[in-house]
Amino acid sequence: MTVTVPSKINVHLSVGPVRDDGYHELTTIFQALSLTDSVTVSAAETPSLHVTGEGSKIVPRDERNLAWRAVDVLAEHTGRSAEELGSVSITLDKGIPVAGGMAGGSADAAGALLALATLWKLDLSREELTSLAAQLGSDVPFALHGGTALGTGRGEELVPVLSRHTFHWVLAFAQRGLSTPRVYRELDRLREVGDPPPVGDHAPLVEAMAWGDPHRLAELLGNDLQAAAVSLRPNLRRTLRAGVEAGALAGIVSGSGPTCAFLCADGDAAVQVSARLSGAGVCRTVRVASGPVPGARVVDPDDGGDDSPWHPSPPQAHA
Ligand SMILES: C[C@@](CO)(OP(=O)(O)O)[C@H](O)COP(=O)(O)OP(=O)(O)OC[C@H]1O[C@@H](n2ccc(N)nc2=O)[C@H](O)[C@@H]1O
Ligand SMILES: Nc1ncnc2c1ncn2[C@@H]1O[C@H](COP(=O)(O)OP(=O)(O)O)[C@@H](O)[C@H]1O
Repeated sequence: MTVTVPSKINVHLSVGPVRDDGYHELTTIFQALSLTDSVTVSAAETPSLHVTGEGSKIVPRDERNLAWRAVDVLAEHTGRSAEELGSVSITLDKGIPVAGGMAGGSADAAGALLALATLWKLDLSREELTSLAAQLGSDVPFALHGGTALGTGRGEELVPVLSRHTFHWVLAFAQRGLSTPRVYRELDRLREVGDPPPVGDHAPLVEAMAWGDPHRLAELLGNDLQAAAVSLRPNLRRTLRAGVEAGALAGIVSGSGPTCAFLCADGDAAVQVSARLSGAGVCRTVRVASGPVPGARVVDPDDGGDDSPWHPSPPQAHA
């Protein structure tokens, strides 16, 4: 049973004050991108977790792994032990950079939830899966959902956003990842000592999405965590500049970083920007991706299509 799951970028990320539970109140527009992880689960004699692909060496193989934790969360929800449901072997094939601000761990958690629910033939509603996803992390519901969505609360409350058009992105992966809690703490610190200008209202960006005009969208990209990520990794400034010099319409730090995402005019421009950026020596590696794409989906080995019992909403869903 294999599920593919998209990465995400936050085309708009407005971070509010810290709440009593330690999370920050967010208003964010997520977009799911064609850079994916795949999660394969199968019945096994003993439980195991294997990781291959991008950054696999540094991914935890134990209960710290979000895909592993998905097994326990799902078992607890059904009221049966993981042993009763049957031991599973999980394989993660990673395309999403680890600790890169593109929600790779969240993607694996969402993929594992859907794959296990399918393997164990659990008849779960979309609402049930989404609520289990939120227990695993703030970004996990969006990895199930996909498309383009407005996220509020700590990012887990989602409303689909109209986005009929495909946008083309170039992604610059950094040498080392950044810790999400550390970046949020750095933003709190910057706000105590100064006044980093906050991103504006998300309404104009939602409109630009609906129009499908990348030039308009480029002017409106904004991320409150960018100042914090750049403060912790000043060389991101060079990367952001290099992407625009390479021909991108605009660049932004993805989520808590350090991946930088560059919006391009079209698919051909993205290929050109990626080639130029690769030669600029400002990042570890460069990838081209497009969005929006659907959320977690079961891969049918016969036709590569979707035979999932749970169908996420299509990317062009309406607000
Ligand atoms: C910043 C964002 C933007 O989409 O993504 P990434 O850059 O990590 O991919 C998210 O807010 C990351 O979501 P996720 O990685 O699921 O975070 P969680 O596991 O729920 O929380 C990890 C830690 O991040 C901080 N956190 C997370 C979400 C939030 N709204 N406020 C926070 O302050 C808290 O310190 C929390 O303990
Ligand atoms: N399946 C997983 N894949 C990647 N990282 C994971 C996974 N499960 C847990 N982690 C941990 O989560 C941290 C954040 O990783 P990730 O979700 O890739 O990045 P981000 O939160 O920046 O989007 C990593 O440092 C890693 O230790």
